[in-house]
Order: sequence, then C-alpha cells, then structure tokens
Amino acid sequence: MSDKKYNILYVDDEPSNLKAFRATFKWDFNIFLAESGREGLEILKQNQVEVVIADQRMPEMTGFEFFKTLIKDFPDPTRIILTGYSDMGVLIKAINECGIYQYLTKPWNENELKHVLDRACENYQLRTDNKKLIRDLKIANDKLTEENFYLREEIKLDHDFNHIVTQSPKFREVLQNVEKVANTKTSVLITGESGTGKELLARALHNISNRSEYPLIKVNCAALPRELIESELFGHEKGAFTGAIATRKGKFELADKGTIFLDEIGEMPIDLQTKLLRVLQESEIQRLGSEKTYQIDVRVIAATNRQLDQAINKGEFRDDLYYRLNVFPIHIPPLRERAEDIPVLVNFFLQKYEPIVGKSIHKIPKKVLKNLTSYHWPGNVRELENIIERSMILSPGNTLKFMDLESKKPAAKTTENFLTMEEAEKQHILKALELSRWKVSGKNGAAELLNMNAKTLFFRMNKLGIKK
Ligand SMILES: Nc1ncnc2c1ncn2[C@@H]1O[C@H](COP(=O)(O)OP(=O)(O)OP(=O)(O)O)[C@@H](O)[C@H]1O
Repeated sequence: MSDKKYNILYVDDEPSNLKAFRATFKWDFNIFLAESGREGLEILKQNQVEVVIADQRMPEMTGFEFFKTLIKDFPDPTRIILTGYSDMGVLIKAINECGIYQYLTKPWNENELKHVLDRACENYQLRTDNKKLIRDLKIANDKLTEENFYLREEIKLDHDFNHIVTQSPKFREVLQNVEKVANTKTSVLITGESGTGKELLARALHNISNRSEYPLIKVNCAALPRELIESELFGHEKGAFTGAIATRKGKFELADKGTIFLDEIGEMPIDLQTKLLRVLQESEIQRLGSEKTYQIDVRVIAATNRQLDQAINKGEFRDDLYYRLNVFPIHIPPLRERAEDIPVLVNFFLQKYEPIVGKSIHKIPKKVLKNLTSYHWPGNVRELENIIERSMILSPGNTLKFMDLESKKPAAKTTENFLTMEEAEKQHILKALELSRWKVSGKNGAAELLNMNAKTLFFRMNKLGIKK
C-alpha cells in the first residue's frame, strides 16, 4: 500500500456502528459517515471517495438499493456490502447488479475489515491507474496513427516530382494518382485547360515509372503537318513516298519499351485515329511502304485541353479510341480552382527566372499577391509563369510589381459573362499577339511569350479564327 490516505464512506443506520468505525480506522483513512443512503449520496456529490462500505439492512434504502443508485452517478468507488444474510442468492444478485467488490458478514471484525478496506483501496488505485494507462495508450495510439497517416502521405509523394510545385490538396491527389498508375502499362489520358501542367505531369509519370530508363517520345498531334503524321508516328521505308530518301523509324518505334506522349490528341485527324487505335490494340506497327509488322512495347500517355466527349458528339473524335486512351483519366484542375498554389508557384518562378533575368526579387507586396490570387488565370500556370518573368524584367529594385495584372479584373464571382474556354484562349492569344506586336514565332514572338510551339500557335489561331 502507498502512504496515500484514502477517503472512505461508511453508511449504516446504527450510530454506534458508525462511531466504532471512526474510532477504529481514523488513523488509517479519511472517514465520511452517513446514517442513510440518501445522506451517503449527498456526501458523494461533494467529495471524492475511493471506497464505499454500506450496511444492507437499513430502513429507508437498503444497502443494495443504495449501491444500485450509486453505480449510475458514481461508478468509480470500490463497493463493499455489510450483510447479516447468509443467503448467497441475494448476495450474488447484488454482486452482479451493483458491482460489489466484497461482502462481509456482520458484525465486522476489525482485522478482517482493515484487510478488506486496504485491498479495496488498492483495487480502486489499480482501476484508476489502468484507466489512465488505457487513456494514455489510446492517445499514443491515435497520435501514432495520425503520424503514420502523414508519413504515408509523405511517402506517397516521396517520388521525384522535381519541378512540380503544389500546396493544393486537389493537385496532391492528382500526383497520388500519377504514382499509383506509374508502374503499370495502362494508358493514361491527362485532361486540363491549356497551361495547367499536362506535359509536366506526363514527363513526371514517365520519370517515376519503371520505363524511365527508356525514352519518352513526345508527339504534338496539333503541330504535325497532316501529310506527315503517319510517317512521323509509324515510320517509313525508303521510297515510300516522294522525299522518303531513307528508311526512318517512327515515334512509336523510337518509344519502344518507353512511353509515347501524344499531346493535343484531340487535334489528331480522324483517319489517323483509326490507325492509332489499331496500333494500341495490336501493339504492332507497320512502317509506311512496308508490309512487315514490328512488335512494340509502348506505354501511351495522351493529353488534351479539349472536351473529347463533345468532339465525339461532333464526330471529330472516335469514341472507341477515346475509351482506349481514357483507361486511367487524370484531370488537372485549373489554377483558379487551386489558388493556394499561386504563392508557391510565384516563389518557384521567381527563383527559376533569377539567373535568366539576372535579377533577384524577394519582396512581393501583399496587394500584388492578393491581385494574383483573385485573378482568373485563363492561361493557368503558363500565364503565371510568363507574367512573373515579364514582371521581373519590368519591376524596379527587388520588389515584384505587376504592371499589366493590376489592370486585370479579379475572377468573375458569377457565371454571368463567364468566358468559354475557347473565348478565353482566343483573348489570351490576342493579348499575347498585341504584346508581341503580332510577331508569332521567333524571339519575343507570341509563341515564346505563351511558351508554346509556334506551329501549335498557328494551328490554334487558325482554329479560333484569329487574324490580324
Ligand atoms: N505545378 C507546377 N509546378 C511548376 N511548374 C508548373 C506547374 N504546372 C505547370 N507548370 C509550368 O507551366 C508551364 C506549362 O505547363 P505544361 O506545358 O505542362 O502545360 P500543358 O497543360 O501541357 O499546356 P498545353 O495544354 O498548352 O500544352 C510549364 O513551363 C510548366 O513547367
């Protein structure tokens, strides 16, 4: 037993018993006395008591009844019953119903009662310690589970996602899916508005996959001249067509054992879609001008900013090819839906362009950051990247200022006047053309400003009916 002096409540309608109890045990315990169960309950309301001992035979409320009431409101104290009965049936019932720790027959014997009270106090202490232990263990366990959870999250994204910056849960989910699908041969279709990072993600997917030792071959389906696409993709034999002066491997053959990235797949001419579907189904290609077939082992990642279901409805895209490519769809949300990425991306681009622009910028006024986060970003991350680069050049000193962004309106709060993707793209290209004085390709041209291939830009301009 510890030196702690425990609190004991003794309930008995016989005052002489109470008196004797106090006299016998006052040195060993702190003693509370009550002449009835009702009085005992009052004492328990106001005091912390570790052991309750009660006489069974009391006029107002028997010992059993007292304990039955007590167990609801004060379940902690150890309960002892004093009884004159030798009826074991009643006792067992009491022990079961009232959680009696021990019964003693009356009249009590000092030594026996002292022994029982000591054990009852120990019992109380043990239960309390156990409860605390269980509580501590539960807290520790919860904490561990939580830590494991975060650890798992960390591990999940512990891949080489170099050059991909994000704080957004939505985008992290995208990265998690990329990790899940990476080591399979499953076709992946990456969708998302222009400039959201589809190519960046396709490259990351290849880099963390078990094909990373082999090439990633990119094909921009929008930029290829129509008459050359087939030979570009599948290769040609010498003399297959005028100008085919030598045999040439196509992109699929070059990507053997690796990955082929079919960018802007929505722009692929429909007749070629049929051929592509065959290649995907049969895993073999035939060079132009050859009867021979070549087995290839290529993983396909396709990307588009078009709504392919709409293209299917218009008859511009084959639905069977769509289903073949869309086995594992990955959608990248637009930047306006993950504003929490804007500050980290701004920082990332400030560092990226420091050596290029030859200027170090480390102050971003709050107002500028606020403008950046409320802007609608039709050109997504690419637009942000270009604006940062341009603003770094234009900003005096080491503070970032956004000359052209400040005049731009914050994101539309309602769907009224909401631009369609095509309109937004058109306006964005027009803006780039204005800034580049309608120079499309080459140094300081709109394509460079938009960080896109000049051929793709010409194609998009044509498609959107943009003319000077
Ligand atoms: N999360 C990101 N972290 C860092 N850079 C990013 C991120 N997302 C996009 N970028 C950058 O933004 C630019 C545009 O990305 P990318 O070319 O991958 O977009 P895209 O969706 O393929 O565009 P498009 O549809 O026009 O082909 C690139 O310079 C890319 O590195």
